[in-house]
Amino acid sequence: MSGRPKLVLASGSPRRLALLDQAGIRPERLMPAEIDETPKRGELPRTLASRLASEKAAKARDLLALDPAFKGALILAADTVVAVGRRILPKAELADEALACLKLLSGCSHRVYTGVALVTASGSVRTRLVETRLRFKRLSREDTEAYLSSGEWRGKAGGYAIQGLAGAFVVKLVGSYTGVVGLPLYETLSLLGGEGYPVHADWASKL
Ligand SMILES: Cc1cn([C@H]2C[C@H](O)[C@@H](COP(=O)(O)OP(=O)(O)OP(=O)(O)O)O2)c(=O)[nH]c1=O
Repeated sequence: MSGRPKLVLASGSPRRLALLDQAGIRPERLMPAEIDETPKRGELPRTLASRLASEKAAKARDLLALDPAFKGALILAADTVVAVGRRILPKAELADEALACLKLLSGCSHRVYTGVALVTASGSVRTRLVETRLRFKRLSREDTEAYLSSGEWRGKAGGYAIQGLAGAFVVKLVGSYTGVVGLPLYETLSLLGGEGYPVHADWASKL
């Protein structure tokens, strides 16, 4: 039996799974954790991202508590929040919401916060918070209309996905690209490595 702890990804986001795969890490189980993501009154964007990541991880821990096969497993969760100043942008589900986000982002700077939470083998939760500053070009009417018709904004924090067409809107990025997509790899691997997960184990098989 190998000493590698089992890894559970508490996420339904295909982007987070793909980012982990990019780093050569394959969780044994996916366990999306549905939680109420409504910000508290006056809650800062960075606080929200950390809190929601922790709540997702803790929810998955509670759901897995009765499964002996996952006793002592590491459970990873994340949450991404896009903000202009203190204003938290929604996860766009409707075209109107995406349009309102794009108007706020056009020609301006904004921040993307991704909280990462890891339930350790002892059941405690460790977190990291990654902040990235970005600036978008001024968006023309054609940019906005074409982007809205692409549908790529659906379900994305701030109404855009940097890994797709909206990558062409980014004039400047300071921070973590993978954090903007949804899972900052440097910080995630450092959390996992700190808990004894062998973060380089499968790299040879990526060649
Ligand atoms: C800003 C930005 C966000 N996003 C995505 C990442 C997240 O999936 C989503 C933010 O919503 P989240 O609530 O962080 O995640 P989720 O509900 O999609 O998945 P889960 O809670 O199950 O892990 O926005 C991108 O894919 N690209 C981007 O450039």
